[in-house]
Amino acid sequence: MAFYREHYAKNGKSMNKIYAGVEETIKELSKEHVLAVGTSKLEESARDIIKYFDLEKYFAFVGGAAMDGSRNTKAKVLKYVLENIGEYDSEETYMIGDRFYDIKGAKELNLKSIGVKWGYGEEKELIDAGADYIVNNTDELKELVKRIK
Ligand SMILES: O=C(O)COP(=O)(O)O
Repeated sequence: MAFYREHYAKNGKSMNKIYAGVEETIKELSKEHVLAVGTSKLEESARDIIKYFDLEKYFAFVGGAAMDGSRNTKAKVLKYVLENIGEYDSEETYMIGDRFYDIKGAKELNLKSIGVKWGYGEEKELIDAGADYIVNNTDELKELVKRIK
């Protein structure tokens, strides 16, 4: 398991909230999996938010959009994150995301994907984008990860 996208709202780190169960899920999954963040947010902002919530120790790498406008698609961000993680097996690497572009980005890089229903996206967009799995909540996510590992 190599990817974990961030699940925070916008507008300043102190105004962000972590969705119920996500912090505990990150902690649990990080015990047996390599977790990383691939976000369309500016990398610097994403790192600030993750640090604010004291979660940086759970992620092998946090990658986001660059200030200079490069890495302006999810696929570009994911490629960059994978390069920074090093060796990975695409059969065992999952992108977890709430929007169609997370799923499409994963596909472009031949990664599997898990769509989550607690974020900003609708189930339909995750299905239409071709998510390999869709989960309703963090308990289902943890169960799924145990099942597919
Ligand atoms: O904050 C955004 O605009 C999108 O962020 P995401 O790529 O982590 O979904």
